[in-house]
Amino acid sequence: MSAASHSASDYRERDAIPITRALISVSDKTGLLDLAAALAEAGVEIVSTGSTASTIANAGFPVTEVASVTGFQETLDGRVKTLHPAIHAGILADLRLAAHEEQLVDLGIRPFELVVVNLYPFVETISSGVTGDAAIEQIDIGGPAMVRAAAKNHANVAIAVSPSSYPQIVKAVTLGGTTLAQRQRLAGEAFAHTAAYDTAVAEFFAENIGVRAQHSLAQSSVVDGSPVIEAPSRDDLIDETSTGAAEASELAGTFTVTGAITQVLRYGENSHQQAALYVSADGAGIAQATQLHGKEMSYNNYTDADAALRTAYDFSEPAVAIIKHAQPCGIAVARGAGDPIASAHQRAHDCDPVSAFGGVIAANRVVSVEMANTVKDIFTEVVIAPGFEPEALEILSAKKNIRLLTLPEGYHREELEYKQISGGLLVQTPDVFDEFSSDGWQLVSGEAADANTLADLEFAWRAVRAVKSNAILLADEGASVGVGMGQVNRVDSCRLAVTRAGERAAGSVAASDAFFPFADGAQILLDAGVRAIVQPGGSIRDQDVIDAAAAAGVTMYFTGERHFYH
Ligand SMILES: NC(=O)c1ncn([C@@H]2O[C@H](COP(=O)(O)O)[C@@H](O)[C@H]2O)c1NC=O
Repeated sequence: MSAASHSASDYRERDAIPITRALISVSDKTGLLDLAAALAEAGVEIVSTGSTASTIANAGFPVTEVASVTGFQETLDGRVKTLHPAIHAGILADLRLAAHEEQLVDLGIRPFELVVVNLYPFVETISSGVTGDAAIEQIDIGGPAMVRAAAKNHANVAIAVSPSSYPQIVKAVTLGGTTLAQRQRLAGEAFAHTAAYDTAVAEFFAENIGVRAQHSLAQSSVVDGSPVIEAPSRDDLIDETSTGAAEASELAGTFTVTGAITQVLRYGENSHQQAALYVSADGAGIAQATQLHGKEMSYNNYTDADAALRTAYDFSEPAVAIIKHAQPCGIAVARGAGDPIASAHQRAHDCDPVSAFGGVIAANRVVSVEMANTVKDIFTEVVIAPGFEPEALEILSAKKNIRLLTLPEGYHREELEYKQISGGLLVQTPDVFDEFSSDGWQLVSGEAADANTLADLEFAWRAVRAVKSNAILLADEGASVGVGMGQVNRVDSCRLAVTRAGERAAGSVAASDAFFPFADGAQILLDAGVRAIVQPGGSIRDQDVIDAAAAAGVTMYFTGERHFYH
């Protein structure tokens, strides 16, 4: 039978609904007995599953076992307990309809006005390292079925999925019932809850069973801490006639983004915009960082700190990135015999001290006392690192406004990145070097680089990926010395990089995130005296660019791979 349609006049109005019968099946027993006490006091019949029923009974409150309602013992290790018409008809009957009311009477089934369910602790289980069948067993089936049924039938039933909702239920019991508005709100929370639950399950499958990207997307509504998103099926949307990359892609299904709200931010990018931080259950990034000191993180602090981390952690040797407005003011790795992270910071700062004022600093090593002593004299918004030496923390904490954060263990880039566009999301794998090596580079002009120059070119090629396109980065001795970013033509980016580098341009190496469409941009670098250039190549005018480099006697490599960053 398909979904029935009734005319509007068939529906009787129901707003306040007194609670006479409640179904309770909870894995987390927090607050259960207070709720049971209030329901028992009000004479509400409580119907309950296995250990929920025994917890209530042991506390001395009357309870009816689900099995005595269904006439069917819980079976298959609890895989089937509430999955029975005597339960689900009691939840789903729409008593605004006389027909449903009559059918329930005929079937001898009593309706529920309240359903209280929380689900098997799937996320907690997998977070503790459990995998395989033990993890699968924690996928709740009967619970979500009841939650969704009650939420669908919110015209007649109140659904509570979290102990934080119990106080309002208790209040409603004493005030004569739940209101429609209240049941609608609870239903929204319930669907958010099951959506987040299924997302966690899908991500588990992606990570452990190799089924990638079962994510869903849609407009997020914030309900009880979880933004929930539903999307049309990919099958409805995908162009089956498309060929090539789409068919080879591991991306499929629906893309779901869920996160629990952990912080309402003071404002968004600007003071008239609302903003909040939502955290993924299994994330290990800036959203999970621990703040040790300073004012609350702002929206812009988060985006800059994320960009800074992405950059610093792109290097295996001690490295520091200083970011402003998501763009690098300086990137450097350690050099010399001194304290490595202090060296990396000093050299990153020296790239552009003017822009580093008010910047966000990420270090991929513990912040040392020596680094702290330098940073303390520079106005800095945020320092984020895997840790701080105790004395370094003390030194920096003397500055009232600086925010100091440590990264969670196991910090890593997301497996998939996404960007919201109107009406949808774009999803991609991140731009990472699986096995970075200059071995495959093609020498197209000048002498093969010596070891020192090659190391600088490799550094520049890695670092330029943190610069928004069109990106030109000049580097020397493992430190950026001039960055040209975000220009709408490559010539201006070259000018900017050279201007910022000043005298340091001469003798530096240059990296370009994409090919030079004409020789003019490259010529600016050559005129400034760069000693080598690395770029993807691939322009129809590559030969003009090669000729310009050759005429200047400058080494140039093609990598064959572009690194746009927008
Ligand atoms: N299979 C079922 O029919 C079923 N019905 C309810 N549950 C879950 O069982 C848990 C409660 O069980 P107990 O009361 O035995 O602790 C709840 O988390 C509930 O979501 C079920 N379990 C899972 O699928």
